[in-house]
Amino acid sequence: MIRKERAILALEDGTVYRGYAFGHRGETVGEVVFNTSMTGYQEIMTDPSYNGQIVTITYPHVGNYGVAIYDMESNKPYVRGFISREFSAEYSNHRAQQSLEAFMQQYGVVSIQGIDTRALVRRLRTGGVVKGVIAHRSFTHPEDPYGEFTPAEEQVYVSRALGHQDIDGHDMTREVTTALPYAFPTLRHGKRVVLMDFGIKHTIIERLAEVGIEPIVVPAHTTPAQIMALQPHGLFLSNGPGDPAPLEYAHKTAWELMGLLPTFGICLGHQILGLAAGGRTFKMKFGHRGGNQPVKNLLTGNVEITSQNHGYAVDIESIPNGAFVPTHVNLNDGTLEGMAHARYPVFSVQYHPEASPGPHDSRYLFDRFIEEIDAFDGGSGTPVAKANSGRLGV
Ligand SMILES: NC(=O)CC[C@H](N)C(=O)O
Repeated sequence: MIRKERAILALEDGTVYRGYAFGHRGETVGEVVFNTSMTGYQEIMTDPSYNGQIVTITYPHVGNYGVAIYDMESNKPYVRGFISREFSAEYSNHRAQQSLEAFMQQYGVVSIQGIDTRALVRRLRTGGVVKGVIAHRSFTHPEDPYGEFTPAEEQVYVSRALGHQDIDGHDMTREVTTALPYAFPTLRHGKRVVLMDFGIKHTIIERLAEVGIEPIVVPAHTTPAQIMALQPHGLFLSNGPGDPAPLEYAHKTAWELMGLLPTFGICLGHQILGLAAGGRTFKMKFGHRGGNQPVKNLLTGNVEITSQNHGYAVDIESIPNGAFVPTHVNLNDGTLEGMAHARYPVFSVQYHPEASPGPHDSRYLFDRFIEEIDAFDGGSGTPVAKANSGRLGV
Protein backbone atom coordinates (compact mmCIF):
# COMPACT_ATOMS: atom_id res chain seq x y z
CA MET A 1 0.00 0.00 0.00
CA ILE A 2 1.29 3.48 -0.86
CA ARG A 3 1.27 5.70 2.20
CA LYS A 4 0.27 9.28 1.38
CA GLU A 5 1.19 12.33 3.41
CA ARG A 6 -1.87 13.89 4.98
CA ALA A 7 -3.16 17.42 4.51
CA ILE A 8 -6.34 19.33 5.36
CA LEU A 9 -8.27 22.26 3.93
CA ALA A 10 -9.87 24.17 6.83
CA LEU A 11 -12.48 26.81 5.94
CA GLU A 12 -13.45 29.81 8.06
CA ASP A 13 -17.01 28.44 8.35
CA GLY A 14 -15.66 25.43 10.29
CA THR A 15 -15.69 22.89 7.45
CA VAL A 16 -12.61 20.68 7.23
CA TYR A 17 -11.75 18.55 4.19
CA ARG A 18 -9.17 15.80 4.71
CA GLY A 19 -6.86 14.92 1.85
CA TYR A 20 -3.24 14.51 0.86
CA ALA A 21 -0.27 16.85 0.51
CA PHE A 22 0.96 17.97 -2.92
CA GLY A 23 3.51 20.56 -4.03
CA HIS A 24 5.64 22.50 -1.58
CA ARG A 25 5.25 21.12 1.96
CA GLY A 26 3.97 23.77 4.36
CA GLU A 27 0.89 25.81 5.26
CA THR A 28 -0.93 28.53 3.36
CA VAL A 29 -3.96 30.79 3.77
CA GLY A 30 -6.11 32.68 1.26
CA GLU A 31 -9.55 33.22 -0.25
CA VAL A 32 -10.78 29.90 -1.65
CA VAL A 33 -12.23 30.24 -5.17
CA PHE A 34 -12.94 27.77 -7.97
CA ASN A 35 -12.09 27.70 -11.67
CA THR A 36 -13.93 25.46 -14.15
CA SER A 37 -11.31 25.45 -16.94
CA MET A 38 -10.44 21.96 -18.16
CA THR A 39 -6.87 22.94 -19.11
CA GLY A 40 -4.48 25.81 -18.45
CA TYR A 41 -3.49 25.14 -14.85
CA GLN A 42 -0.08 26.73 -15.37
CA GLU A 43 -1.54 29.92 -16.87
CA ILE A 44 -4.03 30.09 -14.00
CA MET A 45 -1.32 29.64 -11.36
CA THR A 46 0.87 32.35 -12.88
CA ASP A 47 -1.96 34.88 -13.49
CA PRO A 48 -1.21 37.67 -10.96
CA SER A 49 -4.97 38.31 -10.61
CA TYR A 50 -5.02 35.28 -8.27
CA ASN A 51 -2.68 36.92 -5.77
CA GLY A 52 -4.14 36.15 -2.33
CA GLN A 53 -6.36 33.28 -3.53
CA ILE A 54 -6.33 29.50 -3.21
CA VAL A 55 -7.70 28.06 -6.46
CA THR A 56 -9.78 24.90 -6.69
CA ILE A 57 -9.71 23.37 -10.16
CA THR A 58 -13.01 21.59 -10.76
CA TYR A 59 -11.47 19.40 -13.46
CA PRO A 60 -10.64 16.22 -11.55
CA HIS A 61 -7.21 15.39 -12.96
CA VAL A 62 -4.55 18.09 -13.18
CA GLY A 63 -0.89 18.06 -14.15
CA ASN A 64 -0.63 15.38 -16.83
CA TYR A 65 0.92 17.68 -19.46
CA GLY A 66 3.50 19.12 -17.04
CA VAL A 67 4.80 22.68 -17.05
CA ALA A 68 6.39 24.52 -19.99
CA ILE A 69 8.32 27.78 -20.01
CA TYR A 70 6.10 29.04 -22.88
CA ASP A 71 2.98 28.96 -20.72
CA MET A 72 4.07 31.40 -18.00
CA GLU A 73 1.65 34.36 -17.68
CA SER A 74 4.08 36.22 -15.38
CA ASN A 75 7.38 35.59 -13.62
CA LYS A 76 6.06 33.12 -11.02
CA PRO A 77 2.91 31.52 -9.60
CA TYR A 78 0.77 33.99 -7.64
CA VAL A 79 -1.89 31.57 -6.38
CA ARG A 80 -1.59 31.04 -2.64
CA GLY A 81 -2.48 27.38 -3.02
CA PHE A 82 -3.96 24.89 -5.45
CA ILE A 83 -6.66 22.25 -4.94
CA SER A 84 -7.62 19.36 -7.17
CA ARG A 85 -9.35 16.02 -6.85
CA GLU A 86 -6.20 14.37 -8.17
CA PHE A 87 -2.84 15.75 -9.27
CA SER A 88 -0.85 13.74 -11.75
CA ALA A 89 2.65 12.82 -10.60
CA GLU A 90 3.54 11.78 -14.17
CA TYR A 91 3.51 14.02 -17.22
CA SER A 92 3.88 13.47 -20.92
CA ASN A 93 4.27 16.41 -23.30
CA HIS A 94 7.04 17.32 -25.75
CA ARG A 95 6.79 21.00 -24.72
CA ALA A 96 7.17 20.41 -20.98
CA GLN A 97 10.36 20.83 -18.99
CA GLN A 98 9.08 20.02 -15.53
CA SER A 99 6.39 18.20 -13.58
CA LEU A 100 3.65 20.23 -11.89
CA GLU A 101 4.84 19.11 -8.47
CA ALA A 102 8.48 20.12 -9.16
CA PHE A 103 7.19 23.53 -10.34
CA MET A 104 5.11 23.96 -7.17
CA GLN A 105 8.06 22.97 -5.02
CA GLN A 106 10.35 25.40 -6.83
CA TYR A 107 7.99 28.32 -6.15
CA GLY A 108 6.55 27.32 -2.77
CA VAL A 109 2.97 26.53 -3.85
CA VAL A 110 1.29 24.50 -1.08
CA SER A 111 -1.45 22.25 -2.50
CA ILE A 112 -3.92 19.57 -1.50
CA GLN A 113 -5.48 16.68 -3.42
CA GLY A 114 -7.83 13.85 -2.69
CA ILE A 115 -10.68 15.96 -1.34
CA ASP A 116 -14.24 16.01 -2.69
CA THR A 117 -13.91 19.10 -4.90
CA ARG A 118 -17.55 18.80 -6.03
CA ALA A 119 -18.73 19.17 -2.43
CA LEU A 120 -16.32 22.08 -1.90
CA VAL A 121 -17.55 23.91 -5.01
CA ARG A 122 -21.20 23.33 -4.06
CA ARG A 123 -20.41 24.95 -0.71
CA LEU A 124 -18.73 27.97 -2.37
CA ARG A 125 -21.64 28.37 -4.81
CA THR A 126 -24.21 28.20 -2.02
CA GLY A 127 -22.49 30.24 0.67
CA GLY A 128 -20.08 32.34 -1.42
CA VAL A 129 -16.28 32.35 -1.36
CA VAL A 130 -14.58 31.90 2.03
CA LYS A 131 -11.11 32.09 3.47
CA GLY A 132 -9.29 28.82 4.03
CA VAL A 133 -6.04 27.23 5.15
CA ILE A 134 -4.21 24.30 3.54
CA ALA A 135 -2.02 22.58 6.14
CA HIS A 136 0.37 19.71 5.50
CA ARG A 137 0.86 17.28 8.33
CA SER A 138 4.57 16.89 7.42
CA PHE A 139 5.09 20.56 8.27
CA THR A 140 4.05 20.27 11.93
CA HIS A 141 4.62 16.55 12.45
CA PRO A 142 7.65 15.62 10.32
CA GLU A 143 8.07 12.49 12.41
CA ASP A 144 4.63 11.20 11.32
CA PRO A 145 3.33 12.84 8.11
CA TYR A 146 0.91 9.94 7.53
CA GLY A 147 -1.14 10.42 10.69
CA GLU A 148 -4.36 12.43 11.05
CA PHE A 149 -4.63 15.90 12.57
CA THR A 150 -6.57 15.88 15.84
CA PRO A 151 -9.93 17.74 15.98
CA ALA A 152 -8.26 20.35 18.22
CA GLU A 153 -5.50 20.89 15.66
CA GLU A 154 -8.09 21.22 12.90
CA GLN A 155 -9.87 23.91 14.92
CA VAL A 156 -6.64 25.91 15.16
CA TYR A 157 -6.56 26.03 11.33
CA VAL A 158 -10.24 27.02 11.15
CA SER A 159 -9.46 29.94 13.51
CA ARG A 160 -6.46 30.91 11.41
CA ALA A 161 -8.66 31.04 8.29
CA LEU A 162 -11.22 33.14 10.18
CA GLY A 163 -8.57 35.56 11.43
CA HIS A 164 -6.94 36.06 8.03
CA GLN A 165 -7.35 39.52 6.50
CA ASP A 166 -10.12 39.77 3.88
CA ILE A 167 -9.11 40.63 0.33
CA ASP A 168 -11.90 43.26 0.25
CA GLY A 169 -10.80 46.82 0.90
CA HIS A 170 -7.06 46.15 0.42
CA ASP A 171 -4.63 47.02 -2.35
CA MET A 172 -3.36 43.67 -3.66
CA THR A 173 -1.74 45.18 -6.79
CA ARG A 174 1.38 46.61 -5.13
CA GLU A 175 2.73 43.07 -4.64
CA VAL A 176 2.41 42.23 -8.33
CA THR A 177 3.07 45.39 -10.37
CA THR A 178 6.43 45.86 -12.10
CA ALA A 179 9.00 47.87 -10.11
CA LEU A 180 10.38 49.56 -13.24
CA PRO A 181 8.96 50.42 -16.65
CA TYR A 182 10.00 48.23 -19.58
CA ALA A 183 9.60 48.28 -23.34
CA PHE A 184 10.27 45.93 -26.22
CA PRO A 185 13.04 47.34 -28.45
CA THR A 186 12.26 44.88 -31.23
CA LEU A 187 8.71 46.20 -31.54
CA ARG A 188 9.55 49.84 -32.12
CA HIS A 189 7.49 50.23 -35.26
CA GLY A 190 4.02 50.07 -33.86
CA LYS A 191 1.67 52.50 -32.19
CA ARG A 192 3.09 53.23 -28.75
CA VAL A 193 0.70 52.23 -25.98
CA VAL A 194 1.32 52.59 -22.27
CA LEU A 195 0.22 49.48 -20.39
CA MET A 196 -0.52 50.20 -16.74
CA ASP A 197 0.58 47.03 -14.94
CA PHE A 198 -1.75 46.10 -12.10
CA GLY A 199 -0.76 42.44 -12.56
CA ILE A 200 -0.59 42.05 -16.34
CA LYS A 201 -0.58 38.68 -18.09
CA HIS A 202 2.10 38.08 -20.75
CA THR A 203 -0.43 36.94 -23.33
CA ILE A 204 -2.16 40.33 -23.19
CA ILE A 205 1.13 42.00 -24.12
CA GLU A 206 1.56 39.48 -26.96
CA ARG A 207 -1.97 40.05 -28.30
CA LEU A 208 -1.43 43.84 -28.27
CA ALA A 209 1.92 43.46 -30.07
CA GLU A 210 0.26 41.19 -32.66
CA VAL A 211 -2.09 43.96 -33.82
CA GLY A 212 0.77 46.42 -34.28
CA ILE A 213 1.16 47.97 -30.86
CA GLU A 214 4.50 48.84 -29.27
CA PRO A 215 3.84 48.09 -25.59
CA ILE A 216 5.49 50.11 -22.84
CA VAL A 217 4.67 48.55 -19.47
CA VAL A 218 4.70 50.93 -16.50
CA PRO A 219 4.22 50.46 -12.74
CA ALA A 220 0.73 50.90 -11.33
CA HIS A 221 1.65 54.15 -9.55
CA THR A 222 2.87 55.95 -12.70
CA THR A 223 1.32 59.44 -12.83
CA PRO A 224 -0.69 60.85 -15.75
CA ALA A 225 2.13 63.35 -16.45
CA GLN A 226 4.70 60.54 -16.59
CA ILE A 227 2.43 58.58 -18.93
CA MET A 228 1.86 61.53 -21.27
CA ALA A 229 5.62 62.24 -21.28
CA LEU A 230 6.05 58.89 -23.09
CA GLN A 231 3.95 60.37 -25.94
CA PRO A 232 1.69 57.36 -26.23
CA HIS A 233 -0.96 56.77 -28.90
CA GLY A 234 -3.08 54.82 -26.47
CA LEU A 235 -3.52 53.62 -22.91
CA PHE A 236 -4.18 50.10 -21.65
CA LEU A 237 -5.35 49.27 -18.11
CA SER A 238 -4.45 45.70 -17.15
CA ASN A 239 -6.08 42.94 -15.17
CA GLY A 240 -4.99 42.52 -11.57
CA PRO A 241 -5.76 41.04 -8.16
CA GLY A 242 -8.07 42.02 -5.36
CA ASP A 243 -10.72 44.63 -4.76
CA PRO A 244 -10.72 47.50 -7.30
CA ALA A 245 -12.46 49.97 -4.93
CA PRO A 246 -9.48 50.93 -2.71
CA LEU A 247 -7.18 51.66 -5.69
CA GLU A 248 -7.93 55.37 -5.57
CA TYR A 249 -4.63 56.40 -7.15
CA ALA A 250 -5.55 54.32 -10.21
CA HIS A 251 -9.09 55.75 -10.43
CA LYS A 252 -7.54 59.23 -10.39
CA THR A 253 -5.04 58.42 -13.14
CA ALA A 254 -7.74 56.86 -15.31
CA TRP A 255 -10.03 59.84 -14.68
CA GLU A 256 -7.36 62.39 -15.59
CA LEU A 257 -6.45 60.59 -18.83
CA MET A 258 -10.03 59.84 -19.90
CA GLY A 259 -10.63 61.35 -23.31
CA LEU A 260 -6.96 62.17 -23.87
CA LEU A 261 -6.02 58.74 -25.22
CA PRO A 262 -7.87 55.81 -26.77
CA THR A 263 -8.13 53.45 -23.83
CA PHE A 264 -8.79 49.73 -23.43
CA GLY A 265 -9.31 48.09 -20.02
CA ILE A 266 -9.42 44.38 -19.21
CA CYS A 267 -10.94 42.97 -16.00
CA LEU A 268 -9.44 45.05 -13.14
CA GLY A 269 -8.73 47.74 -15.78
CA HIS A 270 -12.45 47.70 -16.70
CA GLN A 271 -13.42 48.05 -13.04
CA ILE A 272 -10.99 50.96 -12.60
CA LEU A 273 -12.63 52.78 -15.53
CA GLY A 274 -16.05 52.33 -13.93
CA LEU A 275 -14.80 53.66 -10.60
CA ALA A 276 -12.92 56.53 -12.32
CA ALA A 277 -16.17 57.66 -13.92
CA GLY A 278 -17.82 57.81 -10.50
CA GLY A 279 -19.45 54.37 -10.53
CA ARG A 280 -19.47 51.56 -8.01
CA THR A 281 -18.19 47.97 -7.95
CA PHE A 282 -19.54 45.12 -5.84
CA LYS A 283 -18.30 41.71 -4.76
CA MET A 284 -20.01 38.77 -6.42
CA LYS A 285 -20.98 35.70 -4.41
CA PHE A 286 -18.52 33.31 -6.08
CA GLY A 287 -17.40 35.21 -9.19
CA HIS A 288 -16.72 33.95 -12.72
CA ARG A 289 -13.63 31.81 -13.20
CA GLY A 290 -13.34 29.44 -16.13
CA GLY A 291 -13.13 29.12 -19.88
CA ASN A 292 -16.79 28.81 -20.90
CA GLN A 293 -18.67 31.90 -19.69
CA PRO A 294 -21.31 32.95 -22.26
CA VAL A 295 -21.32 36.69 -22.99
CA LYS A 296 -23.67 38.59 -25.30
CA ASN A 297 -22.22 41.42 -27.35
CA LEU A 298 -25.01 44.02 -27.31
CA LEU A 299 -23.61 45.88 -30.33
CA THR A 300 -23.61 42.87 -32.70
CA GLY A 301 -25.99 40.44 -31.00
CA ASN A 302 -23.26 37.76 -31.14
CA VAL A 303 -22.61 35.41 -28.24
CA GLU A 304 -18.97 34.87 -27.27
CA ILE A 305 -17.72 32.02 -25.12
CA THR A 306 -15.19 33.71 -22.88
CA SER A 307 -12.38 33.10 -20.44
CA GLN A 308 -12.91 34.77 -17.08
CA ASN A 309 -11.37 35.31 -13.68
CA HIS A 310 -13.04 37.87 -11.50
CA GLY A 311 -14.84 38.23 -8.20
CA TYR A 312 -16.04 41.85 -8.46
CA ALA A 313 -18.24 43.55 -11.05
CA VAL A 314 -19.16 47.08 -12.13
CA ASP A 315 -22.70 48.33 -11.45
CA ILE A 316 -23.32 50.19 -14.73
CA GLU A 317 -26.39 51.95 -13.30
CA SER A 318 -24.17 53.63 -10.71
CA ILE A 319 -22.07 55.48 -13.30
CA PRO A 320 -23.31 59.09 -13.35
CA ASN A 321 -24.80 60.72 -16.46
CA GLY A 322 -24.69 57.54 -18.55
CA ALA A 323 -21.01 58.26 -19.21
CA PHE A 324 -20.50 54.58 -20.03
CA VAL A 325 -22.97 52.43 -21.92
CA PRO A 326 -23.13 48.63 -21.58
CA THR A 327 -21.73 46.70 -24.57
CA HIS A 328 -21.57 43.14 -23.17
CA VAL A 329 -23.56 41.15 -20.59
CA ASN A 330 -23.10 37.74 -18.99
CA LEU A 331 -25.82 35.32 -20.14
CA ASN A 332 -25.65 33.25 -16.93
CA ASP A 333 -26.35 36.00 -14.40
CA GLY A 334 -26.91 39.23 -16.35
CA THR A 335 -23.90 41.04 -14.85
CA LEU A 336 -22.00 43.64 -16.88
CA GLU A 337 -19.23 42.20 -19.08
CA GLY A 338 -18.25 45.22 -21.15
CA MET A 339 -18.85 48.93 -21.61
CA ALA A 340 -17.84 51.86 -23.80
CA HIS A 341 -17.67 55.55 -23.06
CA ALA A 342 -20.51 57.48 -24.61
CA ARG A 343 -18.22 60.10 -26.17
CA TYR A 344 -14.58 59.04 -25.90
CA PRO A 345 -12.77 56.09 -27.52
CA VAL A 346 -12.58 54.34 -24.17
CA PHE A 347 -13.89 50.78 -23.80
CA SER A 348 -13.40 47.79 -21.56
CA VAL A 349 -14.38 44.20 -20.87
CA GLN A 350 -14.72 42.32 -17.62
CA TYR A 351 -13.59 39.07 -19.23
CA HIS A 352 -10.24 38.02 -20.72
CA PRO A 353 -10.15 38.37 -24.53
CA GLU A 354 -6.51 37.18 -24.62
CA ALA A 355 -7.99 33.88 -23.41
CA SER A 356 -4.98 32.12 -21.99
CA PRO A 357 -6.36 29.61 -21.32
CA GLY A 358 -9.67 29.75 -23.15
CA PRO A 359 -11.57 30.10 -26.43
CA HIS A 360 -10.54 32.79 -28.93
CA ASP A 361 -13.97 34.29 -29.70
CA SER A 362 -13.10 37.73 -28.30
CA ARG A 363 -9.83 38.52 -30.04
CA TYR A 364 -11.61 41.13 -32.22
CA LEU A 365 -11.32 43.50 -29.24
CA PHE A 366 -7.57 43.89 -29.87
CA ASP A 367 -8.33 44.81 -33.51
CA ARG A 368 -10.94 47.26 -32.27
CA PHE A 369 -8.35 48.92 -30.02
CA ILE A 370 -5.84 49.48 -32.84
CA GLU A 371 -8.70 50.78 -35.05
CA GLU A 372 -9.63 53.28 -32.32
CA ILE A 373 -5.97 54.34 -32.05
CA ASP A 374 -5.63 54.77 -35.84
CA ALA A 375 -8.88 56.73 -36.04
CA PHE A 376 -7.92 58.93 -33.12
CA ASP A 377 -4.58 60.29 -34.27
CA GLY A 378 -5.39 60.14 -37.96
CA GLY A 379 -2.01 58.56 -38.58
CA SER A 380 -0.19 61.71 -37.48
CA GLY A 381 1.48 59.91 -34.61
CA THR A 382 0.55 62.68 -32.20
CA PRO A 383 -2.04 62.15 -29.52
CA VAL A 384 -4.77 64.74 -29.81
CA ALA A 385 -7.21 65.54 -27.03
CA LYS A 386 -10.59 65.41 -28.66
CA ALA A 387 -14.01 64.26 -27.69
CA ASN A 388 -15.36 61.77 -30.19
CA SER A 389 -18.94 62.81 -29.61
CA GLY A 390 -21.79 60.90 -31.11
CA ARG A 391 -19.89 57.62 -30.91
CA LEU A 392 -22.23 54.69 -30.28
CA GLY A 393 -25.03 57.14 -31.04
CA VAL A 394 -25.27 58.31 -27.44
N1 LIG B 1 -8.64 39.23 -13.59
C1 LIG B 1 -8.83 40.38 -12.99
O1 LIG B 1 -8.33 41.43 -13.39
C2 LIG B 1 -9.64 40.34 -11.72
C3 LIG B 1 -10.12 41.68 -11.25
C4 LIG B 1 -10.50 41.69 -9.78
N2 LIG B 1 -9.37 41.34 -8.97
C5 LIG B 1 -11.66 40.76 -9.51
O2 LIG B 1 -11.49 39.70 -8.95
O3 LIG B 1 -12.78 41.07 -9.88
